[in-house]
Amino acid sequence: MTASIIDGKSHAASIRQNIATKVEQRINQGLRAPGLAVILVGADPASQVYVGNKRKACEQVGFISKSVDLDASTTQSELLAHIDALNEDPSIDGILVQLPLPDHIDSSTVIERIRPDKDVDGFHPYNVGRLAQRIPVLRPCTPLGIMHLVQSTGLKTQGMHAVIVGASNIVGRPMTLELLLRGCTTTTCHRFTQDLRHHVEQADLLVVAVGKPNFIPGEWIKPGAIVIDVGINRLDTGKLVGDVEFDKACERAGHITPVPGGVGPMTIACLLQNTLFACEQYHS
Ligand SMILES: NC(=O)C1=CN([C@@H]2O[C@H](COP(=O)(O)OP(=O)(O)OC[C@H]3O[C@@H](n4cnc5c(N)ncnc54)[C@H](OP(=O)(O)O)[C@@H]3O)[C@@H](O)[C@H]2O)C=CC1
Ligand SMILES: Nc1nc(=O)c2c([nH]1)NC[C@@H]1CN(c3ccc(C(=O)N[C@@H](CCC(=O)O)C(=O)O)cc3)C=[N+]21
Ligand SMILES: [Mg+2]
Repeated sequence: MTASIIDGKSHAASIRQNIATKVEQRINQGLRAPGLAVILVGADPASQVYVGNKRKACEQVGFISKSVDLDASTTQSELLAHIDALNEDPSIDGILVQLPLPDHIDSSTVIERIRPDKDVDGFHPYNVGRLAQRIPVLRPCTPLGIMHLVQSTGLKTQGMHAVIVGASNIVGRPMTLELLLRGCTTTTCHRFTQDLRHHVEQADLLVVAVGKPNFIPGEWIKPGAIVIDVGINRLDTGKLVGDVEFDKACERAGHITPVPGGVGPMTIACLLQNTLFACEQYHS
């Protein structure tokens, strides 16, 4: 068997096209364009690439993109003051603070300061709580993008055993909630999990978000499984790879996402989707 490749790049392009059309309709009706503010603290090269991609995507769909680039030495209270101003700014529908933040800043405090109706990352405890109680509003972008990709396989998720490797606030934990919401039986693995292989081998649907190249050997994949590789790892050669041993996994999986061109572009498309949602549902 050879897996069919889930083309995240083309799914993301069609979501973006849809959003661009809706923005155009708003403008024709005399409404304002949605606005997204992206805050970057410091100059981490990987963060600069992601933030650049987000800003570019915004402009492509006709959003107003506001960039707030702060020095690495910015204090927590200075950062909070920027968030307060954006919370009050009527031209801004979404606020994203790129993570990770420098060590002297507490990211929970910062995330909680963003008004929940502008939290387009879906990281605020209000939005996470809504998702946990099966009444989601703004949903974390990476898990949301993955749900679109899973749906694109046409397979029924109800009753599937979904195994999520990684339990971070930004990917693994909300991913488990999304899959539970869709009728999967879920197992979440993390650094204290014993016998990871045993769990992975049971997965009808496997999501891996750890951040280590070749962390999941291809031979662990259950034949026919859906494999979603969230990891982004840049090798010394400059090559970008995921967390799953891709070539071997392809021989067993039914469907698999590539890196690059899988989950990453969907994360950005869903950020735009959330910003349009916040604009239409909360700020119009
Ligand atoms: N494509 C995209 O859109 C996105 C990609 N990413 C990428 O995904 C990867 C993960 O990101 P993120 O969730 O932010 O990372 P974190 O470092 O925040 O989380 C990693 C998770 O992996 C778990 N883990 C670490 N070692 C092991 C182990 N030996 N066995 C099992 N679990 C382990 C950790 O467990 P514990 O909780 O116990 O510490 C933690 O839950 C990164 O490569 C990141 O770049 C991230 C966001 C979006
Ligand atoms: N507040 C916050 N929100 C986030 O959503 C967030 C964050 N902080 N911090 C970092 C992670 C990581 N992340 C990615 C988004 C897109 C790609 C992406 O576009 N990837 C391309 C390749 C990009 C490249 O070439 O490096 C792809 O997979 O095809 C990757 C990673 C969002 N994150
Ligand atoms: Mg991370």
